[in-house]
Amino acid sequence: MTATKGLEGIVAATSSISSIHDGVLAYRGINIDDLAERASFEEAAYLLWYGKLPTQTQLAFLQQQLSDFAPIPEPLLAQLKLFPSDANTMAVLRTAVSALALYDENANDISRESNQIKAIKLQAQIPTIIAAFARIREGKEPLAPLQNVSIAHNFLYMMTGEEPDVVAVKALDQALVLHADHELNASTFSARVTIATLSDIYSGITAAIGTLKGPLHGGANEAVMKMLSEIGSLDNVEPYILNKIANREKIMGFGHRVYKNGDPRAKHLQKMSRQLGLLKGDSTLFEMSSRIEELVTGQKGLRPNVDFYSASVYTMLGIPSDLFTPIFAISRLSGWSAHILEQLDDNRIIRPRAEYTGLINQKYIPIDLR
Ligand SMILES: CC(=O)SCCNC(=O)CCNC(=O)[C@H](O)C(C)(C)COP(=O)(O)OP(=O)(O)OC[C@H]1O[C@@H](n2cnc3c(N)ncnc32)[C@H](O)[C@@H]1OP(=O)(O)O
Ligand SMILES: O=C([O-])CC(=O)C(=O)O
Repeated sequence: MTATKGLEGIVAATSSISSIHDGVLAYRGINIDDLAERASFEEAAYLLWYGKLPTQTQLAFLQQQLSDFAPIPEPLLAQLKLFPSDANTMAVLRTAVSALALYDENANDISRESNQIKAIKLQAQIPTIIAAFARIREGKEPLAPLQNVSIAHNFLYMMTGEEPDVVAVKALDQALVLHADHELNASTFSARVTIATLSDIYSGITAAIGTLKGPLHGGANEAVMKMLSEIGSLDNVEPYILNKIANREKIMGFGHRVYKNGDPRAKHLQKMSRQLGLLKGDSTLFEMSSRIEELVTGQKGLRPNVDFYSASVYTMLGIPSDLFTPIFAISRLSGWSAHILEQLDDNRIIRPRAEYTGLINQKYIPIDLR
């Protein structure tokens, strides 16, 4: 038995949700470029869950369900107020999603019907949790979700208390479409491993949130913003990046296990970053990001991934950097839950083997002789 480090190249599941072939990403067979330009996040989520695009009536029904489910239980809201105001936002989300199970009398029902409803509930409640904590930590009262607006609109409203402008809603909505699913990435794998033991959807999503948090995965978007802040100015990009390259340090937002010729989602976020800079009349973050890309691609051959330009996009939308990864979770909840449903449709426990590299034939030494 020989292990493959990081399971590179190992095909560990069959799936009909999203595919990556020759650098092309598709949800249920529809190219991400098409979806990014034309679909709303709610349509993309429907597509991932049900396998086809919704009709007007189906979309309106989903929108109504999302509105109905968006408020979170009062005891959970009370708990959010008890959390330290400087708590890590992904830890808050992980804890809050786990706690949601306590207020759902059907939490342990893993039938398809029950999980499908819970997926929609979680899709509606996660933005409310994040926005509520973002306000509570600033000493503000959380806001009740609006009825019949998109998730992107509602999230921006619940975070700021103001009606968001249409450009901001469109940009966030498109970012949510782009992040919704990505084949067997680490957090989705986590969700599938957890549900495959016949645990429950809350456990699967909690595990996935914990996995997304890491800076080698979803946490990279926040790390990119930290890097941009450290660099501080366009003039400082070159010395900063060249120094990182010389020291063989990781540059966050670059590289990918599956894409070696570029992440197809990055160009959409790059375009959005350019457009938002022009609209705001301040393209500093976009220009710094472009210069970083030029250097890292030129010197290391590494291309930006989905997390790179999302950092400047979210910052230009006025979103604090520690909400970037929670926003990724809002979007990826749709993919995680679709994978949980798919895993349970044809389940087998996921239990690979390890290549043992430790000592063998050791004798037990009694404690007084050690
Ligand atoms: C949504 C997402 O999860 S997208 C990914 C977000 N994560 C990041 O942006 C963090 C930075 N990137 C990375 O750490 C990696 O590229 C990962 C985690 C995304 C992929 O990891 P792997 O598939 O194991 O990397 P891979 O085997 O392709 O790396 C090849 C070489 O490139 C180097 N490399 C890869 N990414 C980077 C980077 N961002 N900066 C510097 N060097 C890098 C590796 O160190 C390795 O060098 P070595 O052969 O000298 O050891
Ligand atoms: O697929 C991966 O390894 C990481 C990624 O890009 C994602 O989860 O969107």
